[in-house]
Amino acid sequence: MSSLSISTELPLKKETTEQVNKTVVYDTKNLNLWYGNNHALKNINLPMYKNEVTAIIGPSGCGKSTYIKTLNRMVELVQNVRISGEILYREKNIFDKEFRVEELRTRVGMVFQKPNPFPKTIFDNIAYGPRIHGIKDKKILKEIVEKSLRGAAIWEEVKDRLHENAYGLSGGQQQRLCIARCLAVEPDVILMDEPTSALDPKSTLKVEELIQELKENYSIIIVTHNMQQAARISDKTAFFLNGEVIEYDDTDIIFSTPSDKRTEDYITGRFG
Ligand SMILES: Nc1ncnc2c1ncn2[C@@H]1O[C@H](COP(=O)(O)OP(=O)(O)OP(=O)(O)O)[C@@H](O)[C@H]1O
Repeated sequence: MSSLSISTELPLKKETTEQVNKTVVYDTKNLNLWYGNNHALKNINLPMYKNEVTAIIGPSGCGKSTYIKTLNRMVELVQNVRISGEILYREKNIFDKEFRVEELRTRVGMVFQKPNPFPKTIFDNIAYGPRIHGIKDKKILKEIVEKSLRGAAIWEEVKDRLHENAYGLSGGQQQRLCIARCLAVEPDVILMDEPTSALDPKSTLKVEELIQELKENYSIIIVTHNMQQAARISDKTAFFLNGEVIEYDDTDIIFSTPSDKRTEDYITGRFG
């Protein structure tokens, strides 16, 4: 699988406290999005950095899912969507005519709220993406399956049942399987839309630990309703309200000394 060889050092528009010369993976500039007449995203400007976890928080309906689905252009599957502004992924505007959406789909993986394994064996769930990319060699596929399952911290639990249906796994195991399925195509970025909201506390903890490990090799953007989770696992946090980014900063600043009263009210549970 190819990896991009583009220079990724961008000058930063907005520097958070310690953010100097970090690699920008995604840079969103003046992004607006409408569903029909509903102005769902308003002038969003946000950088996202390599090997960091960026959390998107905010009350229901503020545009978190819309934003994350815009990053991989999935939102365009919805009818009557109109977008203005730019999202640069590795310095290329993903809305440019010449930009290849397939590149995004291979470089940017997504994990959804509800685990969504295919109705196939555990092995075939993981081998699915590599096979689509033309990998046929059984030995290589086996290696990818093991590496991906290990990467998602689920290998020990499933290594003796690789040829059983993935639906037989628990919810928490299915979610880690879905993360492994992402890893199998060697993504650059992993988008996660409320990945633990359907999981019990023990599975949630496992997925959170996994996210911490994965950021060594990937850049992760996570939408979460759970503020403790954002505080525990993210490096940067963006607080959305009514389609706007109210505040974006290092996570410890957002949760200790936010500069906007609305952020403070939200994180202290006054609304949302
Ligand atoms: N497919 C759609 N068609 C039309 N409007 C939509 C669609 N999806 C979302 N919206 C609207 O866009 C706005 C933002 O919704 P979005 O789902 O992005 O919010 P959210 O912050 O992710 O909410 P939640 O936390 O409840 O999932 C809302 O007003 C919502 O009604």
